[in-house]
Amino acid sequence: MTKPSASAPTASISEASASNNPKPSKDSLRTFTLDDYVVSFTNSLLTKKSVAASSTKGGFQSAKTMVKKPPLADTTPVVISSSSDDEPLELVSKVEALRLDQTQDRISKLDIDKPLLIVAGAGSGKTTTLCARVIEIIKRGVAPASILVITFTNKAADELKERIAKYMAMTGHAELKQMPFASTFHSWCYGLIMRNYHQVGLHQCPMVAATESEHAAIAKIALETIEDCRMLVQCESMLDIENEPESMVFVDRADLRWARVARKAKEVLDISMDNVAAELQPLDSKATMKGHGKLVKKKYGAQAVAATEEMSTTRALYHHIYAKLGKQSKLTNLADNPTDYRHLFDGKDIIKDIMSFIYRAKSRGDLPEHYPSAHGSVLKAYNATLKRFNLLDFDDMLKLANDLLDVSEVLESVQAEFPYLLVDEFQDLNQLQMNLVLKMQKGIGRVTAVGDERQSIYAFRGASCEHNFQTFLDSFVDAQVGRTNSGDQSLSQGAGTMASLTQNYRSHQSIVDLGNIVARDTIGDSKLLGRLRVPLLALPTAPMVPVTIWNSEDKHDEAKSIGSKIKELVDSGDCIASDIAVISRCLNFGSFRPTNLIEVDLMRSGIAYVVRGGHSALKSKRMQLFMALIRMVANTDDDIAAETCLSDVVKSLGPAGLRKLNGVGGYSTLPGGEMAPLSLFAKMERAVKHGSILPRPATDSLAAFTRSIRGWQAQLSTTMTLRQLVKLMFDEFVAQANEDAKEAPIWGKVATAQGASDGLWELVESIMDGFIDSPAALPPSDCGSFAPGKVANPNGPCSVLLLQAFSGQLCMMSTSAEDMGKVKGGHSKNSPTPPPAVVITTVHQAKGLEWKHVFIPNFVEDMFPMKFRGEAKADSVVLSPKDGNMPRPEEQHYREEGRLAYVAITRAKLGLYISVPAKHGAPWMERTDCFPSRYLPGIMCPDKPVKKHNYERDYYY
Ligand SMILES: Nc1ncnc2c1ncn2[C@@H]1O[C@H](COP(=O)(O)OP(=O)(O)OP(=O)(O)O)[C@@H](O)[C@H]1O
Repeated sequence: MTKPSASAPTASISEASASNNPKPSKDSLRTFTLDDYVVSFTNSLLTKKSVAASSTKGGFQSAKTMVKKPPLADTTPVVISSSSDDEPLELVSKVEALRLDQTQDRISKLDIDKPLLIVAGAGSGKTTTLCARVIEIIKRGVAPASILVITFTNKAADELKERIAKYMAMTGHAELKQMPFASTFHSWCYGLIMRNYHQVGLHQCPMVAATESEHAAIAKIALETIEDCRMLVQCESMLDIENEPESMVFVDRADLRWARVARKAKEVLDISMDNVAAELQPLDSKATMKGHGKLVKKKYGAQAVAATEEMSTTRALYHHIYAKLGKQSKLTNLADNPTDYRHLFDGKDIIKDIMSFIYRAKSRGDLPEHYPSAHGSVLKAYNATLKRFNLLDFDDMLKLANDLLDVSEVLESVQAEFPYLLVDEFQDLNQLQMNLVLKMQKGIGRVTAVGDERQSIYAFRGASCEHNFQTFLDSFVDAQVGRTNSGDQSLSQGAGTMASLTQNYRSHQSIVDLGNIVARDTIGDSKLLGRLRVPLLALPTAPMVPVTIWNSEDKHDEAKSIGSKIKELVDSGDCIASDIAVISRCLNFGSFRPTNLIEVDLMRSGIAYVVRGGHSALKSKRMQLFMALIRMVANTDDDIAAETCLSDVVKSLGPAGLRKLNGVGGYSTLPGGEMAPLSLFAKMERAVKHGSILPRPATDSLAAFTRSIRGWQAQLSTTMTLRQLVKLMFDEFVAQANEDAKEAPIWGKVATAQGASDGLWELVESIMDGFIDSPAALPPSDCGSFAPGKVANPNGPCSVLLLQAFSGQLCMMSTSAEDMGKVKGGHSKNSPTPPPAVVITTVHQAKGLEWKHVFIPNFVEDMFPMKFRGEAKADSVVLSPKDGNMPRPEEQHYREEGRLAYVAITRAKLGLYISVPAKHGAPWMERTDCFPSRYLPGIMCPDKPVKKHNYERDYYY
């Protein structure tokens, strides 16, 4: 992935070492020399030393004596320079040179028509080499539009495009009109589906169900289609009220719900309420009831009062159910008559459990028949429900694209369109993605894959890096396999060489060494990974700078130490705030936010910071609602979108209205001729037409809503363009919200005028710009078989398919959108541009990035690594036949945590500061002693709790 630090201009050690510039101005681009770093960093260390010397109990060596004057780099940077002598000066000064050492240069130039696997550690220039290879392919006369580069996130795709554009400009290709197509797997697959869905018997292009809440809604509907599950689902939703914090629920409401739960439980379990009540001590409900009885009557009417009368027994029953069931396995026991299905429900939340099973199974391309009957039928029902609403989830998208590639006509057109394929982050591919690569390149073998098994951190999504590397080597028998370090010994696979970059250009020796040590234990006994792995080397020119380990008393001390060190670094002028990152294992640990106190400290010191990795505005409720509206316009049979609109838009309907609406009967004919129950939208229209099914306000709300949808639909295939139509919808969405602020709430609270317009259109529009500029994301001009180049005109009249395609892109962007955060603190209120800010983020979000100084808080057992919590479930994990001899889940967990530690450590260029508090930060563990993380080998005794005294030590590995 691309790395430019999220910071202002800085240079990596290597860049600096390659420069002979005298000390330049601080603001200019890439102007620090290594000497600058050494001197300024040494100064900062010396400052620290004087502060820390009194409290340091050893190990803190004089940085000055340790810093060696760097010899000249022994790598020979090859600069792919402009072929044009009279390159405009402005361009040259803006564009960074593509620095390649001899190894990277040779690898990028290996036979472009043969498969190539590049295996390399962190900071060794994988992304750099990938870009160089793309340029090499273009230089050899291949049209850029014939090259597909697959990355894992939209952000990585954008950065890659930017880097390639710069490099192309540098090499005199600026006049090229086309760019290689850089995309995520999902975006590319959706484009393929849009153009070819009819090839696999679909009558209309499926749309994307992107959010977890939509998946959960689908799962719920799916489960209710399975007779045996229905009861359990109903019980789960009844019993789920336990999760509502009592203080948040009005007591009368709670009582009503209890009454309902108990009645339902009685119905389901056939437990005699009287028997149960007699068994148990009646609770104090009568007294409580008297207190709020009037309120209940006023609010809910006579029926509610009747319900509350049951309370003395129902409350007892409620408690009895919980006492009997226990919190963990309530539903297992609840099903008195056990069936297969109860095994699905041994967790706290049925739908969550079901979804984690479904995600896991689908990410591996497993079919229902791979599983025991209950699991298999749940998977089948889930897929059938998606199909019923013409929806795809993310794994379906990969699966359907795989199916399409089995159609020879489709495969031929894909291979003709993109004969060259490059895949970044190869270690993170799941089985379906791997299959896509194999199919796309079948019989061609012009594929370049770049990966690092040490950075494989998505096993939980079904990635298996060993399997990926092995499959690549097995499938592309003439893969270029070789090792270019230490005398070019070849791994002698096939005809060529597999490239392994071993030179780390990012970090200094101690960081690289610590990374190597941590990575050592993450391979397990994999022979292949052992063979592929070569320890990373720091540049010999890198300064000898220690890794700093803090031993603080508790979270308060930790925050103070980190805050004051950051302040010291910024004040020293050695770096600006955006050169610094705090990388936490997670940003939310239950209700505990591990970086909270650090934020407070930074705020107090007036240092700006930004938290990245939360939910982006694209994932907000407002956006989800707007996306659901677009989907409704494209397909009114999409009940999942309709439900989102109903719950959020048509507020005045209420639960009773919703029940009535659902009760509207009838059938409709699907495009394929099949009969299906009326869609929710059709029911809404019927209710409006009938007029008396629902109360007046609800009918009016629905009328306004259905009118809007039909009105927007009427604009399809007129003269209106996609941009105009989406803008029209957005404006009316906002206007309606404005209206609702005064009138009856039709659009609901989420779409308040201020909220709906708060920068959301800019986001939508920027996605629209990207979509319109990507021919590979556009649908065909007609629905016939796709021929490259014959895409719909995104600026012409907007068709349903174009709207669907855009909606798909919007879903994908919103799902992988990462919150870039808002800069806080730093006294920036009056400044038009936010000041440089310290980045606070998670390891997953930090992947692919680099900073001059990195702080890792909470580096203790149970926080980093996270505790393995699967013991209870380990035995009940459903294995598919593909699991074979997988290591135990616990072993896999700690290996993945080790790789996460490796990623965090290797983001640092110069300063790495690891904090090891003596007491846990989470409120429920505050009294618990911490044990040092197992990823601090040789530094702290792993068996002894961290000592309480507050000191720091510097380590040279
Ligand atoms: N030959 C080189 N000379 C100087 N600097 C280089 C060279 N190759 C790469 N770099 C620099 O090293 C840093 C890491 O490069 P890059 O991002 O390509 O590595 P990577 O292997 O993709 O990293 P990671 O996997 O850790 O994200 C960048 O700052 C890049 O500019």
